[in-house]
Amino acid sequence: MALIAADKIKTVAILGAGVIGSGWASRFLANGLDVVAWDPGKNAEATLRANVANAWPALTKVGLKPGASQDRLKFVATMEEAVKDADFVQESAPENEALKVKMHAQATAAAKPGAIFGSSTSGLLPSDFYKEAKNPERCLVGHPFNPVYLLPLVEVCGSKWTTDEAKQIAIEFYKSLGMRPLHVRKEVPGFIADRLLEAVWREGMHMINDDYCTTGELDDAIRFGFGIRWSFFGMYMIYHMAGGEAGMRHFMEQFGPALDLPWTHLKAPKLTTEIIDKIVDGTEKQAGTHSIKELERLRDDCIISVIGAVTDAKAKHGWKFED
Ligand SMILES: NC(=O)C1=CN([C@@H]2O[C@H](COP(=O)(O)OP(=O)(O)OC[C@H]3O[C@@H](n4cnc5c(N)ncnc54)[C@H](O)[C@@H]3O)[C@@H](O)[C@H]2O)C=CC1
Ligand SMILES: C[N+](C)(C)CC(=O)CC(=O)[O-]
Repeated sequence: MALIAADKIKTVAILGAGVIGSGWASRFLANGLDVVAWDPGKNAEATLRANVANAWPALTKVGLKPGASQDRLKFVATMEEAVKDADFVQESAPENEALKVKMHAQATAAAKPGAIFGSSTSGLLPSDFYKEAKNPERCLVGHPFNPVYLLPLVEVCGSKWTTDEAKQIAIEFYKSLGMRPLHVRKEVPGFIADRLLEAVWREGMHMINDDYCTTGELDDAIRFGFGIRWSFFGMYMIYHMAGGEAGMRHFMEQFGPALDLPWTHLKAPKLTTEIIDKIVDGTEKQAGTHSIKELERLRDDCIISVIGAVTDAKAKHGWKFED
């Protein structure tokens, strides 16, 4: 069966239009594609359209592609209708394996034979939730990062059935949308980025639970320190420099043994009501009176500024943003 090539993808189906589905819809529309969305939730169409409208100023600032329009978003009543004419399908349904197994069995059976399926799952394994899919060789994970319409990273991970051709087409397609696909070569729960993020998230939870700090203090630790330097070099390059002229070799000699202390707890704390309340109260205090939509617009401006500033600074040294 011939797969639909990346440059032939003109219509994309969105299955599940919450935070992530809306983000994908915004990115696809901004790239001049037609989007057909389906979501069984109450007020799903209105929520989706409001989310896309809130993302549009940021996308306009970044630069809309020819043909980009919010009017190219169509909302339909069934999953079958959404996928039937789609050249590519992006699923962003709730993170529930049984639900994804069932919907992919149904959606792949109704889709165009050559259409590729990407799932936004944060960490479920494609060999598990595509097990009842028709033609699982064209199904894979395309795990994005919030906000999907601005952050370039998308982790692409195939199942045991996915062909190299399907992965290559998905990678090319995501690249054509201005994204930076990271090929996850082996199936691993949480893929690469979420496994890392979970470690930070889990350790923060221990520190809040043990009353070492508040959510605001933890966020200060991130945003005034390593959050800034991670945005342009990541962790390993930064630690290479922290080893002085001898680089990572000296860094490992000096700080490697500390891994045995260890500082971290490794296991997540039990999610008690007390810990949930501390985290929720802490973040509500940080957000103050600002609505989520207001915070999203501020976050979007900050991301655009960071990407622009890093791009300019790297260009002065002959580097590209992605170097
Ligand atoms: N929120 C995040 O930060 C990220 C989430 N993801 C992944 O994206 C996927 C969606 O997550 P969110 O958008 O955050 O969730 P969400 O809760 O914001 O949206 C889920 C949407 O799915 C709809 N839905 C409910 N039952 C459904 C069904 N049977 N079929 C299709 N849609 C259905 C709901 O009405 C809702 O609009 C999950 O797999 C999640 O792991 C990936 C990256 C980041
Ligand atoms: C918390 N999360 C696992 C849903 C996060 C992601 O999957 C990616 C992100 O945007 O941080």
